[in-house]
Amino acid sequence: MESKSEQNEWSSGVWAHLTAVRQQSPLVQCITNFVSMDLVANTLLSAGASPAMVHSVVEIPDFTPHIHALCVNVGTLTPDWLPSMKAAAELASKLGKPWVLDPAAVSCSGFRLKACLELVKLKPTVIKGNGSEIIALSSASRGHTKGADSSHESTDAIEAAKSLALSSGAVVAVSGAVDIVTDGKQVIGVHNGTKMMQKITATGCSLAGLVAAFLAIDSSRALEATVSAMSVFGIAGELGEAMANGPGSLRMHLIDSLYGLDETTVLKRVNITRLG
Ligand SMILES: Nc1ncnc2c1ncn2[C@@H]1O[C@H](COP(=O)(O)OP(=O)(O)OP(=O)(O)O)[C@@H](O)[C@H]1O
Ligand SMILES: Cc1ncsc1CCO
Ligand SMILES: [Mg+2]
Repeated sequence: MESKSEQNEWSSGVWAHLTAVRQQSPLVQCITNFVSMDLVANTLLSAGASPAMVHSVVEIPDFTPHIHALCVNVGTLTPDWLPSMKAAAELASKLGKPWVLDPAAVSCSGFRLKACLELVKLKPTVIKGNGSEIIALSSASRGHTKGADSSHESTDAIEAAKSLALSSGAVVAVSGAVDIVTDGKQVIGVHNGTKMMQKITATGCSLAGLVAAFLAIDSSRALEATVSAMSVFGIAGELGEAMANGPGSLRMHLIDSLYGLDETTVLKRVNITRLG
C-alpha cells in the first residue's frame, strides 16, 4: 500500500508539472503518423504546450535547434520518412533535447522493426508503447501482430520494459489499463484512465506527445515527468468519459477536460503506486 504522504508527493508533482507546461508552453516537434496528427496537436495545445508537425528532412537543421522536445512516432512509416526521423532524433540527442519514441505497430513488418531498433540506438529519453509494442521491441522480434492495437495487458510487459530500459538507457512507458513507467530499476504504475480511451484512435500517440511536453519542462527527471503526463492524460479521460456518450464525444470531452484541469481535481484523482 502506498502511504498517504507518498501519494500526496506524486499528486503535487503532477500538478507542478502541468503548471510548468502551462506557464512555459514548450515547443514540441512531432514527426507522427497521419492518423494521429490532429489529436496529438490538439492534446498538446489543450495541455498548454505548442505543437509543430514539422516533418521534412530539409527543414530539420533549421527548426529542430529551436524546439524544447521531440516526439517521433512510426505509425504510418514509409522509407522516405525515416531519414527525417533519424535526423531530428540525432540532432535532438546531440543538442541535449529530450525526445520520445513511439514504436507504433512495430510488429507489422521487418522494415518497421528494423527502423525502430535503429531509432532506439539514437538514444530516446523515453520509449512509449503499448504492451505488445514494448514486448516486440524489447525482444527485437515481431511475434503476433494486431497492428496498432495491443494484444497484451500492459502488466504483461513489465519485464520487457525493464530490460528495454536497461539496454537502451531510456525510460520505458507502457500504456494500458495500468500505465507502467520504468527506468529498469524502479517500476511505477499509473492507474488513471478509462477503457473507452482505447476506442479513440491515437490516444496512445497523443500521450507520447504529452510525455514529450512534460519532459521539456523537467528533462532531468524523465521518469517523474513521464508519470505525471500519463496521470494527467488519464484523469482527462476519466473526466471526459463522465460527460461522453461514446468514443466520438469522449474525444471532444477529453480535450476539454485536459484544458480545464484544476488543482483540486488533480490532487483528488492522481492514482500512482510503486510496483517495484
Ligand atoms: N483498459 C484501460 N483502462 C484504463 N485506461 C486505459 C485502458 N486502456 C488504455 N487506457 C488509456 O488509454 C490511453 C492510450 O493507451 P493505449 O494503450 O490504448 O495506447 P495505444 O495502443 O498506443 O493507442 P494508439 O496506438 O491508438 O495511439 C492511455 O492513457 C491509457 O492509460
Ligand atoms: C490506426 C493506426 N494505424 C497506424 S498508426 C494508427 C494510429 C494509432 O496508433
Ligand atoms: Mg500507440
